[in-house]
Amino acid sequence: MSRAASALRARHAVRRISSSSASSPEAWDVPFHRLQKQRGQHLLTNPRVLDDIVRRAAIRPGDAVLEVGPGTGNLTARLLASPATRVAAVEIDPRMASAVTARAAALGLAHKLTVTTGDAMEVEFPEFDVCVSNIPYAISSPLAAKLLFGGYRFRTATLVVQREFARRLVGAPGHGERNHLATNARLVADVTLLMDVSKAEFVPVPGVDSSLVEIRMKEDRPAEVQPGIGLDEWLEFTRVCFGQHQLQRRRQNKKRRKEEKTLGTIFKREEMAMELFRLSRRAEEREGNGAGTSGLDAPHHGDDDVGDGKEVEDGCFSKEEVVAFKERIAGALQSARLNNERPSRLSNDDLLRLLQLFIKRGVRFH
Ligand SMILES: C[S@@+](CC[C@H](N)C(=O)[O-])C[C@H]1O[C@@H](n2cnc3c(N)ncnc32)[C@H](O)[C@@H]1O
Repeated sequence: MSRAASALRARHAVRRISSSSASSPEAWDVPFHRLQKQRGQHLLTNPRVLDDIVRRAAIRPGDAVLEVGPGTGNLTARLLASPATRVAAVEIDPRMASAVTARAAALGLAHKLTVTTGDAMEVEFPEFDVCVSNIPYAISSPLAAKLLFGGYRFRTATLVVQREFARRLVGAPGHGERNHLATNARLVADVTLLMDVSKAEFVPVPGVDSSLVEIRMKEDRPAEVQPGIGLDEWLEFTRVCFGQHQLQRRRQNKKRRKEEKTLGTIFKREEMAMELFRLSRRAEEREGNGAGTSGLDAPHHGDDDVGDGKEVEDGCFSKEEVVAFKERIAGALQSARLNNERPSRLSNDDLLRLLQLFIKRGVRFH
């Protein structure tokens, strides 16, 4: 469809929605605002698809629902009409936040809705039982990671995502074991593809097709991913390897996207070494190991400088301790021969092997 035809269709669709009755769930009795593509503002307008999403979310009486990116409230209106007790929505665009608030009021359901205006990646979510959202695709990976590994206790997340992302998340054949988000997701949840949603169901029509996925959290998480490697340690380690890269991807314009950093570069950063030093010392204290296990000495109350002259934070690590710790990090990378490798090009086995070498040298992530 040409750009002009798509814009025309969007205008017609908006007029159609705006003129429907305020009391029906399809109503959109709020002023129309220009939709912003950079914020992923592609509204789902097919009532049959919207109803299907809410039906598949299997909301129970008393549930608290989280919706990320309510937009003008096409999905929110149905969530409010469901057996849920309350709906908490997080919306980055204040115009949309006002629109969905006005719509809930027009439906007489404002008492069930709380809208937080802010970035879903920065806002702390309230407690919820189910998350039901047509998410902005630009934050698919970090949002999925936040839901899966952010410490929230919920039953399911039923999400409309880009089809390609859905396939990767469920670990469809062809994406291999290098799909770490899917591999890690499987440790804490069961992820199912529920249905495909054509791009024709959105206004304005996006460039990609979508799918509905269900993330069902496991009640029992395994304590270890393999003997000697705790689940939390592994998740923190992979967050360090991939987190930075994902943030970069989110912030950068597609054309100017920087290349992913090598493991050597990621672990050479001063702040990274200091953070790992603190974590390692804490792990040692927690596990009651003496200096013998990791070789980390007791805190030193000195005023030495580290490396390039920066003061040692908290004044409790000596220059020698930090230098020795950095050598451990470098040693693990060297033994694994992974210094020049980029995390996303490595298999899970390679990353597990590296983590084992780190742990053996007393470099801890949790
Ligand atoms: C794909 S639209 C979905 C709108 C609506 N739920 C629907 O289905 O018609 C995504 C919505 O997420 C909002 N959004 C984009 N980035 C966001 C972020 N980082 N945090 C919260 N909301 C965001 C957009 O403003 C937009 O309203």
